[in-house]
Amino acid sequence: MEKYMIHGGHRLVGEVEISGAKNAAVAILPATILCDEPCVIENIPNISDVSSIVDILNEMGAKITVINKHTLQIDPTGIKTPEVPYQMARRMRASSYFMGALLGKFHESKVPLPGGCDFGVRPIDQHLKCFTALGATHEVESGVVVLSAEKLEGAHVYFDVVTVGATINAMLCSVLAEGQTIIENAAKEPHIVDLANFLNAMGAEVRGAGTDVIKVRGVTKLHGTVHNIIPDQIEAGTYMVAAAATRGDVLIRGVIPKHLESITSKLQSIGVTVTEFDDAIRVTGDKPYVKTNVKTMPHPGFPTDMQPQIAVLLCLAEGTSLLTEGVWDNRFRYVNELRRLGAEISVDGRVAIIEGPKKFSGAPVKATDLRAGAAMVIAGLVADGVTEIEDIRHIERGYEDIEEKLQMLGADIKKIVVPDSEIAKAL
Ligand SMILES: CC(=O)N[C@H]1[C@@H](OP(=O)(O)OP(=O)(O)OC[C@H]2O[C@@H](n3ccc(=O)[nH]c3=O)[C@H](O)[C@@H]2O)O[C@H](CO)[C@@H](O)[C@@H]1O
Ligand SMILES: C=C(OP(=O)(O)O)C(=O)O
Repeated sequence: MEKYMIHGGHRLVGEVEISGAKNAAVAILPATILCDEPCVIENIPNISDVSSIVDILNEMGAKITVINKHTLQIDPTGIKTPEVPYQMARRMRASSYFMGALLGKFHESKVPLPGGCDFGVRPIDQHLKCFTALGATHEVESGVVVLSAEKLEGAHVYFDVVTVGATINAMLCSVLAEGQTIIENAAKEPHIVDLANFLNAMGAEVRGAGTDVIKVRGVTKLHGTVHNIIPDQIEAGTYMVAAAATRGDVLIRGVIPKHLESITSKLQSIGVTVTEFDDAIRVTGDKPYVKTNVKTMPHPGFPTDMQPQIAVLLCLAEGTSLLTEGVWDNRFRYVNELRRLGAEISVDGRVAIIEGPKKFSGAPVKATDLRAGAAMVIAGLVADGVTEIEDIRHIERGYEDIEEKLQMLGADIKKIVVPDSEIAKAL
């Protein structure tokens, strides 16, 4: 088993370069299936969710050529079976994007119900609503979603909730459909816009991405292109909070400051100094921090994927802060772990009541999911003494080279391998 061991108490100082966005990459890579030619995708983050998507493409018959650490050429023309194996799909939630891409291209797909972080129920009824509107039938057989359509015809789809996943699947299954699809109450996240830009670069006609109405006029085929993935809004936000929490001074480079506005604004309310540049953002923790209420919401609201990280910062702020989760039923499972480090947080349904300021002291903790794991890392950087974080596979789903990037900023973090024999002795 691998763990992170952190000796806390060092300010983060220096510069960090942000990788490509996980949540864009995991949609854009399956989207290459829709194309009749190879595509080159640049700025792909080197994380395990991407490896899982690439493994699935490879298994289905796509030819993947590694151009460099962050660039792949994907030739989907060899894909023969529109089926995703169970063991591969269960590793992550983004495997559901194969439903839209395979259905759009082959008019059929067999994709197991997705895995991913556990925040309570992660339904796909809105995805199915959209596939059905375009003419597909669906059945769930032994945990596998089987979709098929004689043909796909554009339709008017109104989502009952704002959903990133179903908005992406709606775009994927409609770009090659006959006629126009109108997606209403669409999600507006930066990765939705990035996917639309990629589809359009292949010759699709997607208009309105980034607003709540997306119109897709179906085309008959898509051609190869080169696409550069946007920077990761959440990775950037995580380093912003880490810099603030350690009272550091960090220049976060290679970002789109506009994508970070909701995070910047909350950090400023807390008392953090944030300075924006064209493609960088500087975070300095030089003032007292004060209680601030935060509610997560679909974009352009404060992202749910920053909720555990901001919780750590609110523990360091003077006063009582309310942190409300507006997207998921159960995204506070990490709170018990944070309490082990000294946090005083009570949870009532979707609201966490955070008392501060608290001093953290190091302890063994677990990464209960991806962003919860990032929060444990930030808390460990602040804590006195040693924090050991287990289950770091969750963190590695979404953060490229996190130890190296933090070490460059002056953190004392290293990955340690605990032999299985020692784990057995401890049990
Ligand atoms: C709008 C939003 O903030 N989306 C986040 C969501 O995306 P992700 O795509 O995983 O989830 P959705 O955006 O689809 O889900 C948002 C909400 O819609 C509900 N829902 C979704 C699909 C469906 O068919 N039926 C349904 O009821 C979900 O239960 C949830 O309450 O989680 C990801 C992981 O944390 C984040 O990266 C996304 O930013
Ligand atoms: C939880 C996340 O990802 P996923 O939806 O892939 O589980 C995330 O990006 O924070």
